[in-house]
Amino acid sequence: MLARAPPQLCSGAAVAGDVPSSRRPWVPAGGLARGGGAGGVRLVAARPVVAAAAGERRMVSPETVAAAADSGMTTQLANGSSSAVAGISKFVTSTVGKSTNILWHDCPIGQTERQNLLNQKGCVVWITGLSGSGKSTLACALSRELHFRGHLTYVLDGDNLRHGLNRDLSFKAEDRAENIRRVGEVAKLFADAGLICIASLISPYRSDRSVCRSLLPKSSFIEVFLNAPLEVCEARDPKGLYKLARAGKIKGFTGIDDPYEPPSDCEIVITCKIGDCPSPKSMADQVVSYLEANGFLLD
Ligand SMILES: Nc1ncnc2c1ncn2[C@@H]1O[C@H](COP(=O)(O)OS(=O)(=O)O)[C@@H](OP(=O)(O)O)[C@H]1O
Ligand SMILES: Nc1ncnc2c1ncn2[C@@H]1O[C@H](COP(=O)(O)OP(=O)(O)O)[C@@H](O)[C@H]1O
Repeated sequence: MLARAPPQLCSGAAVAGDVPSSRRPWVPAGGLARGGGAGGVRLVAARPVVAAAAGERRMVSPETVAAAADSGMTTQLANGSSSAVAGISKFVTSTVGKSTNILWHDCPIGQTERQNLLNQKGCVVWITGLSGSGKSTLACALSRELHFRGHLTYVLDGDNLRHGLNRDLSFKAEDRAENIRRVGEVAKLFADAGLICIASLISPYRSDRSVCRSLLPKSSFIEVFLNAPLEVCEARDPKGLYKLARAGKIKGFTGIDDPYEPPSDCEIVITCKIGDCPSPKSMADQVVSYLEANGFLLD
């Protein structure tokens, strides 16, 4: 429990005592250097990797720089205008995609602290399967189950996200890839926030799903294949889309005239046969058991 109001973390008013030591490997032995910001104290790296951009100083941890190097980002070391802080002579900027001269800014309260607050480990449960296989049903049943056990979840549903964030995307392969990429990035943020993020999208291509997997630490991406055969999904056809696709009124419908690549090595398979499907609750229980067994749910 916090004994006092949390610090103004990203506005430059962090206080040493508020920062858990587990997150302070880069604080110098001599303590914190006073920054030139709006009257606050800023953390400064012991082996400084600090930026001075537009009069604002920011810092990144050595781990972040190492991670950036691993991820293939282009980083630039330059002599910066950092004379306000003794011993700081370098800063790092990066080029990521079309973004040039950008810099990662770490906050002292991180995933570990948020997870401790929530008594759970942030992760992404990624549900893939044909339209009508039961992805949304499972996502909601799982969210409900976890909620009533006191765990914080958030559902990212493909259909729903196409009403907003992804409204500019079609169902062409490259737009589906961009759809999955964006949702993967959002899911990663939710997991970093400490939530159990449940993403439910057709995500028909193995390569797109594997891009999302690669965004997360090993074991925090839990791929669930809702293995319901086309016959079952088509018989359900709750939105009448299969009928339209069969009539040629929807082109490029997954399973009809567009591909679906089943996972070859996912964490959980839920199998639904003709006339024999597990109930939504029992599908959710299967995933909850996995989360429990793998240490994502703490008491
Ligand atoms: N051409 C085509 N193919 C597949 N699905 C279609 C298509 N057109 C519209 N829909 C509706 O869009 C929902 C799937 O959106 P997703 O974002 O999950 O799709 S994808 O992951 O980008 O493939 C999907 O929802 P679910 O039935 O919940 O899967 C459909 O309702
Ligand atoms: N386990 C299940 N048993 C029986 N019916 C199910 C089950 N899961 C989903 N359904 C039904 O199948 C239809 C499609 O489910 P939905 O969750 O919308 O699939 P998706 O999100 O994959 O398109 C819905 O009418 C839903 O009530």
